[in-house]
Amino acid sequence: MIMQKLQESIGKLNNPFVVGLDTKIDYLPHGVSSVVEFNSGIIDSIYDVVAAVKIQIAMYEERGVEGIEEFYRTAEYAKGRGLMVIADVKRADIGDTAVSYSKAYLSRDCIDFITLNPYLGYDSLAPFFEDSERYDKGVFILVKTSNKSSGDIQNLIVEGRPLYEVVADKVAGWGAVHMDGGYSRIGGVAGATYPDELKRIRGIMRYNYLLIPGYGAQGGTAEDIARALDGDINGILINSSRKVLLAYRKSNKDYREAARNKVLRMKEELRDAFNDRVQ
Ligand SMILES: O=c1ccn([C@@H]2O[C@H](COP(=O)(O)O)[C@@H](O)[C@H]2O)c(=O)[nH]1
Repeated sequence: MIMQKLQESIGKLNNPFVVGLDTKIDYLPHGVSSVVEFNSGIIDSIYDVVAAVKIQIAMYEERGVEGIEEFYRTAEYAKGRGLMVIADVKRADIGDTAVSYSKAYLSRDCIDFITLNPYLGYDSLAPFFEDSERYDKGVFILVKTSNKSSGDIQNLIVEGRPLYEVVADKVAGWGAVHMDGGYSRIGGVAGATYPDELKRIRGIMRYNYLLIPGYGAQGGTAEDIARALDGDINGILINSSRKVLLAYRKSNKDYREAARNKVLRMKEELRDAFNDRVQ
């Protein structure tokens, strides 16, 4: 079952980091001729130290049919290497359309998790919840995003509380009927760039995995995350994309070696930050 598998993989590797394969053409180093070649090289260099990769579909959609093919070839390659795959697609729509979106991603063997946008409410998400059971998959719903303007909407006060807390409550409630072992198939997204909000969200969403982007390139740190979570490293995935993919530009190493070194360094940073917080 998917959530048990995720927990076991993270536990075995002792590493909640997820590498984001948000590959743009101008990221390719000299001598690498395609996105799939680049991604395969990154995957080969990190498949034994992380449990999952997150593939951001925007970087593939931007290049049309060829890009979409590369998205799926990347996902299949990662699965072949034993990694779990998160497709960062941020979908949801009116119910009937959501049925198609859901099938498009959750029925595919090469995708384990997708991201969803809660703005349209329960009926826009229900088809994904049903399919998560049908296909043994999971979803992460945006709760508090890492970007600068996320507070424009997500921090508005609704019935005395910031909206992201209301969303966290809803996601926790929806997730309660989709448990797989100790965790729900329905998780949340909460940015590392807002540690106070992350702390409150963790307090509300105890049985939901939190996918935490914003580490590294957007300024979130291991200390921020450890502080927000009171030193409890369970039930989280931390994404880093550009810092890993472009690590080679800050070293004189091959891009694969530089990416692996970066991931191992991030893991150390996290271990230090969390150990400092453990009483
Ligand atoms: O709140 C959110 C939700 C999603 N993302 C995505 O995560 C990665 C972050 O990339 P970095 O290069 O590590 O900054 C990217 O795919 C975003 O679309 C996010 O950043 N914040």
